Amino acid sequence: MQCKQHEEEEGKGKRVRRLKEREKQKQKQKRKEDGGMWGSWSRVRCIPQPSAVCSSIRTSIAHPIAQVHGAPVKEHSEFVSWLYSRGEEDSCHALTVGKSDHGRTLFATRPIQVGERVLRVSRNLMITPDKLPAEVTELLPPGVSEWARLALFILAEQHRGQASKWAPYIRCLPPYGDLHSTVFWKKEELDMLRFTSLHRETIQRKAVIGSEFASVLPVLQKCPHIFGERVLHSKFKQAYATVCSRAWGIEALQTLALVPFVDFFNHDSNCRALLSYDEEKACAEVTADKEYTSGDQVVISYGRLPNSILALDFGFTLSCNPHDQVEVWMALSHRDPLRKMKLALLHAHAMPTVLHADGSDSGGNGFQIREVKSVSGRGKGIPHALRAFARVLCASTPQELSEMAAEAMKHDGRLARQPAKSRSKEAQVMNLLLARFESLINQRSLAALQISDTCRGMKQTAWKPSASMAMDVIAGEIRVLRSAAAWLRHQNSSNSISVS
Ligand SMILES: C[S@@+](CC[C@H](N)C(=O)[O-])C[C@H]1O[C@@H](n2cnc3c(N)ncnc32)[C@H](O)[C@@H]1O
Repeated sequence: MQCKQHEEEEGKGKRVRRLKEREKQKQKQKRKEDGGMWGSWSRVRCIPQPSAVCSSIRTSIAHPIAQVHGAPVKEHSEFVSWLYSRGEEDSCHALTVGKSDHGRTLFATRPIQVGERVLRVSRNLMITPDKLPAEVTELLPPGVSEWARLALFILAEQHRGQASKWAPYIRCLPPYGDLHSTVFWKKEELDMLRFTSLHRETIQRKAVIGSEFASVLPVLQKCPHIFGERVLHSKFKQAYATVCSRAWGIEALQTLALVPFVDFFNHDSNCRALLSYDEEKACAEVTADKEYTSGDQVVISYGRLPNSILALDFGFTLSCNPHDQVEVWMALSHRDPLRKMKLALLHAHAMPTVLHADGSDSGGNGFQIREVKSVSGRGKGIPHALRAFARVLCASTPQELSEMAAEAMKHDGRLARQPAKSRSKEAQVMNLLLARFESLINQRSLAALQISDTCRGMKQTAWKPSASMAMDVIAGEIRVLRSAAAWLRHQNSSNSISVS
């Protein structure tokens, strides 16, 4: 059955989800969780279905610019002059743009207190899809996403060059080759991730970019005066990936936006800095979550994002990311004589299964698990839905299934809220999950070994970005799976269930 599960895991890219509505709600909830600290803002993942110009331009700024970390003062002062010219005198008095190991970043020019507002950017300066030239918007077919519209905005302003009202911002966007999102990886690089959900999501994202390009191509061709003579797919993809790595979802305005200056903040997974949108003042604000001394790098959090999302959306990973997660695929066997009944039971209790592209039911689904922080059983363990699915998989008689349905009706309608009454059945469920986790750990350990082998003799700092990112993703998944396996073993030993 595991072999079947593996085959099905590999083919999932071709499938579509059942119960789309429920998925949408789950994504909404997840966004809330991922970006919960952002107040009325949230960092929106690219999930495909997924001015006031001052009369005088000030050339000097109101505070001295500290020369921290070899910060490129010229670039900073140009940028701040531009902000002034756009009426943003009040935007920033404590930060300067500098260079770090991770590209441009912001440094404190003076001590900053907890709760202090460090940045304010007005609605006028934000780039939203409605700022695309009307001529372009009118030509676009329905269904072109906000991501694509912002990508078109970038392309149009790049073509305008110095004449663009956004030129200093557009110049700071990453040049070709500087983005390491997995969508730019070669096939052999992506193969390093073949067992992971990131592999599938990358292929899906590339397909989405391809089809969005096909939708906007006639418009690009009709408007050479706006975009230039020939916009290639590679150029559109670069703009699209740039949007994925920088755009924010503004719930209050129900739109996606690029926010100049906020773009310079690098991400720290331990940071809880607040970015909020003040509807009354119509501006976005960043508030410091801790004290900084002069010269410190000031960071924010892009959300509680696992390495798989960081790699796909932003093109980087963290070596020990506390928000890592792994998708565990579980599926009913085609040889299971109770398959039909089990599917009916799952669907009747809001447990969707994934459909193949041809409409047939895979009988399975992926379950996201996060690192279990406390193996001793306190706090969250593995997701309830995964345990419930395993219970259904292990049922061996129609009567057992009817009992599960009856028990669900007695509680909140969800399956298997309580452990199985029979100890041997509960042990069977736990053993199935443990075996699944262990096989995934082995698979990933082998993949990690292959990566280290390819980079043998090199210091890890000299590895290609794709190799070190793939290693971070896989190591994170192994860590999560090991924590879940340890938690299961602990649960079982405290319930005196024998586990193999
Ligand atoms: C919103 S931009 C931040 C500013 C960016 N460093 C720049 O040079 O413009 C996001 C990009 O910064 C880089 N980045 C941000 N935080 C990082 C981190 N903790 N580690 C590595 N790269 C990071 C990634 O390249 C990411 O795509």
